[in-house]
Amino acid sequence: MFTSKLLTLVLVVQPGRVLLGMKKRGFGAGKWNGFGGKVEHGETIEQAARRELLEESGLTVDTLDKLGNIKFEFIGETELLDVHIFRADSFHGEPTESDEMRPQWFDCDKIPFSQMWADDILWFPMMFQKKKFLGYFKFQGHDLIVEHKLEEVNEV
Ligand SMILES: Cc1cc(-c2ccco2)c2oc(N)nc2c1
Repeated sequence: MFTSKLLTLVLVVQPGRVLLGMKKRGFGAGKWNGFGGKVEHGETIEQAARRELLEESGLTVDTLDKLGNIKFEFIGETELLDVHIFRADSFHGEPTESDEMRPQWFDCDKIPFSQMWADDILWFPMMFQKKKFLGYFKFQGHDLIVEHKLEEVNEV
């Protein structure tokens, strides 16, 4: 019997580069990632994505494109993480370090996948091509994928 936790993840993409944040504490600390977090009671997934992006990076966006949904299972744990992934191609503000994240731009051909979640190298190419996708990843610990599925879809 699994429960699931809704999470958001936003990738801000500009021609030739993507904004990532170094997670400074908590879940995923020490990894570069997009910006996101929990969906609170009373907010939509998109509202949560916008809130977490602002809190973690100082940025607001006009348009969020919903590109993916990945469910993560950790061996030995009964809570699935249900991550809703968005892309933004324009933004307002200046990337600003927060308590949670230290933002940095990366060239799309120099993404630090060795310092990111192991699933990223598999779905980032789809995100960059604006392909919609659904995925499932089973982790042993926080670094080893023991099983996964990833498919392009028409609707997320
Ligand atoms: C297990 C897991 C969780 C997340 C996450 C936490 C908050 C938002 O997403 C990931 O993000 C990425 N890129 N891989 C991830 C794996």
